[in-house]
Amino acid sequence: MSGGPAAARRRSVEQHRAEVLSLLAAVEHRIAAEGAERLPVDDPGLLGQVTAETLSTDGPLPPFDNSQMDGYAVIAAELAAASAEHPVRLRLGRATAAGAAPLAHEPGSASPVMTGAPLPLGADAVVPVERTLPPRFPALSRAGGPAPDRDAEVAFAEPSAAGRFVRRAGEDLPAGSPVLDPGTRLTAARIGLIAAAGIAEVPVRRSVRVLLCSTGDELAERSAGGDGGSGDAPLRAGLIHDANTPMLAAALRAAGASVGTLRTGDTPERFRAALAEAAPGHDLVVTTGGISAGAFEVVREALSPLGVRFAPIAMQPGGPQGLGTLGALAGADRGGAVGDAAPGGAPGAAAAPGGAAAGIPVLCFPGNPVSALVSAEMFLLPELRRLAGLPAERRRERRPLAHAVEKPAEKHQVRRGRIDADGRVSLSAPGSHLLADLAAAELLAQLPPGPAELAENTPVEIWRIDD
Ligand SMILES: Nc1nc2c(c(=O)[nH]1)N[C@H]1C(S)=C(S)[C@@H](COP(=O)(O)OP(=O)(O)OC[C@H]3O[C@@H](n4cnc5c(N)ncnc54)[C@H](O)[C@@H]3O)O[C@H]1N2
Ligand code: MOO
Repeated sequence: MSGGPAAARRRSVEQHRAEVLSLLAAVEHRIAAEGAERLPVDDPGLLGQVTAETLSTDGPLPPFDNSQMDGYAVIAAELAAASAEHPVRLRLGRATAAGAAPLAHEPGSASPVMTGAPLPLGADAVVPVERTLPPRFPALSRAGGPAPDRDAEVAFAEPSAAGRFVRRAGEDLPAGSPVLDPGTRLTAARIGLIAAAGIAEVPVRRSVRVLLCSTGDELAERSAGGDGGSGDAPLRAGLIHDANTPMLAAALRAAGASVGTLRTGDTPERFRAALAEAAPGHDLVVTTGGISAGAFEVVREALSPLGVRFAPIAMQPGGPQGLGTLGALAGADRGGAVGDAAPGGAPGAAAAPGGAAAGIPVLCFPGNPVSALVSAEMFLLPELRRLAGLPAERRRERRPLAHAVEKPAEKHQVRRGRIDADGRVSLSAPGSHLLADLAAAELLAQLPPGPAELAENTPVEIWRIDD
């Protein structure tokens, strides 16, 4: 299936997305079937993890009625007639500090109560100390006994209302209600809520493990002094630096995945051998490069005999695409088709039926960097973000074009661009090697199949990629 003449028969973006999603459903099932890992609530690795189960607590939050202010617990009705001219005087009661058990409130008294301390039983409001006379506490007994000055009084120059400055039990979270739903990404505040609810261990699901493979004999070694060189060393003619591995690894990690990487050249046997060794333990393999119509297409040559399907879709960039599972790869391993594959370190690879890589889904993206990242944005990253409890979709808007645009009528074109001062969208050139334009882009404009010319001011859907 090379590019072929039958552009009209190419699958649409929607068809390809549906196929990718059904492939990735297996990943979700596999992770769910593994069950939750339980991490202590103070584990430093908890931030950013996703809950695997409903978290619930029996008790309410706050667990008891308590004071919102340092002040006096009172019966609000006793202050009904209070005014500046005729303050109401109440005798000084016993004090409750935070951490103390609730005391009984005596009618006709004002019980000192500190922020977070249980509301004395029988009181129904708290008056902040600075709104009383005198506006500060006298000497008090911390142990809840009578104040040293047993004749002391507190004056109130304004009425209060039942419930004023009282934090009711269950006001934050009623008893028995779920604390967090499954699939919730843990932020600092959510970790705080879990801790406040008294949950000591948090069931989390593990991240999707992606093996990212970049292929191509033209990719220079990154280590200094390697083949072609990098850093200060000049790049040998014909070689380029590998942009896709760091770029896609960053994109996958930002979408919540954990990423292993593999770089190989253009020899199909070596690629398969390296893959057979590296793939076990991953949920998904993503490749870039080696899939279009050339004479030396390593990924296509290595994987299409094993059942991975390569068929271009009606999209630009990102036309060439492949997808399937690695089940057949393990079969080939056992048949010895992988050359020197025999990965000593892959536990169970020989014993398990189908091999340790069996059933791992694989997505093959084109090698051009813009094509590779656009493919990920269109087909993979939203689903990874969903699995990671992140908002799946990019922020979408409709904005008018700042200029006329030409595009292939039969293709869904994804153009990179920026928003002008007047709010209209300016697009950069369509070339899928133009990485600097992609790096400067604020948006991906989605131009579906349709007219080959879009006039200035035509409204187009954009996905914001600048956050
Ligand atoms: N005769 C045809 N030629 C091409 C077609 C076609 O339909 N007929 N499709 C073109 C399109 S569209 C694309 S996209 C590319 C896809 O090619 P491959 O996926 O096979 O990728 P490669 O040929 O290996 O590489 C393409 C391009 O990208 C560079 N590259 C590859 N890997 C990296 C990397 N890790 N970092 C940076 N750059 C990378 C590579 O050097 C090439 O320049 O095929 C068109 N050809
Ligand atoms: O489809 Mo290719 O991905 O245009 O550059």
